[in-house]
Amino acid sequence: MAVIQWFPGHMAKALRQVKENIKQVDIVLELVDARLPESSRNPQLAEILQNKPSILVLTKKDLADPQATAKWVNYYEALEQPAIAVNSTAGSLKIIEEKIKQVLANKLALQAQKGIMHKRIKVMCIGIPNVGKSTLLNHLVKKNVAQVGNRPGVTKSQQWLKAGKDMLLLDTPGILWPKFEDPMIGKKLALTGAIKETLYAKDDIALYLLEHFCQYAAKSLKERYKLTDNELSLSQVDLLLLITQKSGFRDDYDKASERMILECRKGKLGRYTLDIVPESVQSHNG
Ligand SMILES: Nc1nc2c(ncn2[C@@H]2O[C@H](COP(=O)(O)OP(=O)(O)OP(=O)(O)O)[C@@H](O)[C@H]2O)c(=O)[nH]1
Repeated sequence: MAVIQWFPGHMAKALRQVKENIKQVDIVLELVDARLPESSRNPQLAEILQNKPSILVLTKKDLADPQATAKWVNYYEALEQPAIAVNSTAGSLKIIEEKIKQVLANKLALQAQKGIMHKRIKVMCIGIPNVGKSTLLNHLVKKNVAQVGNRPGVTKSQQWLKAGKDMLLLDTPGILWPKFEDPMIGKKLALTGAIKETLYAKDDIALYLLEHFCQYAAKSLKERYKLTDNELSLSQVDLLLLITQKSGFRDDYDKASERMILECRKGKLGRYTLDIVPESVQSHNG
């Protein structure tokens, strides 16, 4: 099966910019996709962040399995990594402002003691392409300033934005890393929309989708594509061909794959989480 691989030059440049700006900011919002919190976390960033205060923001929580999201937030908090889950397209994001102030409480108290009262908190927002950086920033700024698009790579350069009277926000282009140690990571990122579609074979990703849903959410698959229990037990390749026919695409399984991937991204197959919280920590947290 194909392994997804690339490292466009603009991502190397964006990573350099993050390294340069990190000293200027008080805190980093590291955005990950709630459906795959670990697989959408760029391992290069951990090295760059080091001791900088940061909050892991699990975006698109409305598309993820709510129980799994609660477990992931507990998991990170247990590791002393502040974490919060949001839906940036609806509701208030005040919880993010509150979380920022909570994480920086000591620093802000110290500034107040020194009589520094109205210094804006500088916040840098980082994450992989299409994770929802611009949507979240627009919401925090309450104006449509950062460009939003439902395809990876819409944000091309960095910009500072004022959010209320307390914060300055820095948007950055989405950054992926040069090599996925585990090929499953590439598939998860492709399925959820972080990778340009010219870089992967749609049928590969549709087969991964079928594998995941047959194992963890067979009911949703059954309902969406009107499958019988017997059909569900077919091999994934046969199942893909069957869904292709049932969807009226005859033998064009590429078209059927594309549609299944899009439906899955939009939540038509229900809410799902592709990354599983490590068992030991789940039991540790109850
Ligand atoms: N359902 C849902 N969709 C979201 C959420 N946040 C962002 N989106 C959608 O995800 C897509 C990508 O959002 P952007 O804000 O453009 O993502 P980005 O990280 O700035 O993307 P790049 O510019 O590629 O780095 C858009 O279609 C958004 O509407 C969320 O919390 N829930």
